[in-house]
Amino acid sequence: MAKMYYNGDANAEYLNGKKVAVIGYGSQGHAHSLNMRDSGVEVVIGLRKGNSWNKAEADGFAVYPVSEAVAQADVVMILLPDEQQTKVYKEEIEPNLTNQALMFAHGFNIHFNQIVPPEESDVLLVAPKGPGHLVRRTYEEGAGVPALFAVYQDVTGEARELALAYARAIGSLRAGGLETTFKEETETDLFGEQAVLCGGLTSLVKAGFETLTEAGYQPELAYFECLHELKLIVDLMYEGGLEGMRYSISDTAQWGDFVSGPRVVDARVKEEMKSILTDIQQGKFAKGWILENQANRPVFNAVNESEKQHQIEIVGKELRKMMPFVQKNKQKKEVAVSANH
Ligand SMILES: NC(=O)C1=CN([C@@H]2O[C@H](COP(=O)(O)OP(=O)(O)OC[C@H]3O[C@@H](n4cnc5c(N)ncnc54)[C@H](OP(=O)(O)O)[C@@H]3O)[C@@H](O)[C@H]2O)C=CC1
Ligand SMILES: CC[C@](O)(C(C)=O)C(=O)O
Ligand SMILES: [Mg+2]
Ligand SMILES: [Mg+2]
Repeated sequence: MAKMYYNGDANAEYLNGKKVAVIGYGSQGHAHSLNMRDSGVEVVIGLRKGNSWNKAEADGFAVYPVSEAVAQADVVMILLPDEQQTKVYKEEIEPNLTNQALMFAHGFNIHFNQIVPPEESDVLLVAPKGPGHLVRRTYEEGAGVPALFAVYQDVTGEARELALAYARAIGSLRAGGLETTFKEETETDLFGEQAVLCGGLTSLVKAGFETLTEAGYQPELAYFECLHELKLIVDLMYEGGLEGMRYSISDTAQWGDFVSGPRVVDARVKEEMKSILTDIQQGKFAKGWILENQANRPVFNAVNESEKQHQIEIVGKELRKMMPFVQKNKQKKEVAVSANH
């Protein structure tokens, strides 16, 4: 088994007396900033004026334009959207770099050569294996989201220790840290989100929902069966793996799992997964995403709009209104955001 790193393997002193500039205050940015502050680290935020700026200020942070945040920091964590990083880096970060450590939560821009860091900077990565809002929520609950860490450039000889101290400060070493490379993190993260966690899953859920509704079953029932219950099943997998989940389901369901699961995700699906991985490894996916952004996202925006109109979304919105316990965390976030406007 690979070596896993936990709190005891990290030395928090590598962040002592250092100022961390977190650039961006979105999903990952707010979570890293709040968790680090609660762990005793000095954090400033770099942003442009707008919603995130207001939110970070309301959360009690000192907020600066990106260039000013970078200039005063010892460590710069770039938590901007991947597709925006190159431009902001060239215009506002690079001109203000002296010898700050440069950090990422995803290796995309370094691995695909969109950002070429200066030779004087340590360059490292701490990539939580979970959405930012859960990085914050689990930290507050005394737990954490596991993280990958990697060193791309080690000028000071302390980059690896800094990565571990950072991963500890955001709560990830409560769950486990795993050492990797920028290449491995980038390729596996892209593959996971496309084939399984996001792309594979949303397509599976929609196909199940459509199969039932097209056969004349009630959409509300199809929503409960194919989307709502998914969390309950996945929670069991999160707690106890496949076996833990199968312990709780009926033997009828488990038999159906064994005989029908491989009919849904068959050899052709796995071939397609391999092809997706090849596109990622060869840079084809990255090139397409960069071009899509250069063209102002025509496909992204069109698909995004049509997805919002899918019947599963319409019916789900209504059903969730009647389940305040499901909305709990979302409401908290919305209240917090609207309070800042
Ligand atoms: N989402 C996740 O859970 C995960 C993300 N990552 C990685 O973390 C990084 C950040 O992603 P994510 O948290 O999703 O990003 P978000 O889209 O949630 O947040 C981006 C933040 O950057 C700010 N921003 C955008 N453009 C600019 C700009 N030009 N100048 C200054 N600030 C700007 C936004 O502020 P504004 O309100 O002004 O737009 C916002 O605060 C990415 O590298 C991603 O791959 C890694 C693991 C999981
Ligand atoms: C699964 C999507 C993710 O990779 C993540 C939350 O880890 C992302 O890029 O948002
Ligand atoms: Mg990920
Ligand atoms: Mg990702």
